[in-house]
Amino acid sequence: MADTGDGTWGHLADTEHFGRVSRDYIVVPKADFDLPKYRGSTRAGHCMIYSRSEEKIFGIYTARAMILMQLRFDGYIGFPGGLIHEGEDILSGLNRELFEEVNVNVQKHPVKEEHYVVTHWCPSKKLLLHFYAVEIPINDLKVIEEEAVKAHDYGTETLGTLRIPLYTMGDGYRGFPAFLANSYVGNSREQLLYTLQHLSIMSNEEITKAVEARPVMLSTEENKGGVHV
Ligand SMILES: O=c1[nH]cnc2c1ncn2[C@H]1C[C@H](O)[C@@H](COP(=O)(O)OP(=O)(O)O)O1
Repeated sequence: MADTGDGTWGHLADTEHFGRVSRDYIVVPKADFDLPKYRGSTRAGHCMIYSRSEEKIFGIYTARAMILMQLRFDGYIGFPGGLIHEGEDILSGLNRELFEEVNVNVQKHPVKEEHYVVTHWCPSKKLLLHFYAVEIPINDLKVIEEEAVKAHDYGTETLGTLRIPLYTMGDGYRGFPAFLANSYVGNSREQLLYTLQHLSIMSNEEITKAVEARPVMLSTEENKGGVHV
């Protein structure tokens, strides 16, 4: 990617500004997609691939679910997916992106309309962000993790899949609250929180507590080393 000197990067110049963090996301009901104000907007589709799991991490913390996100080329965390091409329907575009970015076997695990979760509208970017969640068996999720490094976009657009720690550790911050402190592309952090509640993986109270948690400052003595669990 060549630096064009104008604050953008080569062939990404046309869409690079879409990745910037914005706070103005509005939920759009499905019935409104055809309203004139949304016609002609840029569309994107992203997807949460997950498995429910009662697995104990370190024999202590219940996993709840294994949810895949990815580290992107820009250092942000997001879900697999991307911009829908002109003339492409949302599901075709999203399944294409899942294959390109994470090498998902979309014949076996296609995203379908029944997996739809929510759509947000970003007025400043004239961008409609459609979000889906697909539950798959845990062994299939592990296969996706292994196969993702062979994806077409691995090493350029995507730098690896990651699992979300959904538990909170003894200090009330490490685990999920610390994960939420990362930098997220677009409204992917909001999509994650919305979907956790939507799928009853976490309650509203649990999510609020995690969002409001702050790191605990260790005393100098505690800071000297050792493993803190
Ligand atoms: O996970 C996401 N959730 C919401 N919005 C996202 C997410 N990832 C990217 N975005 C935003 C950023 C851009 O505005 C568009 C499309 O971005 P991207 O996925 O990078 O698109 P391409 O793969 O380049 O087609 O959505």
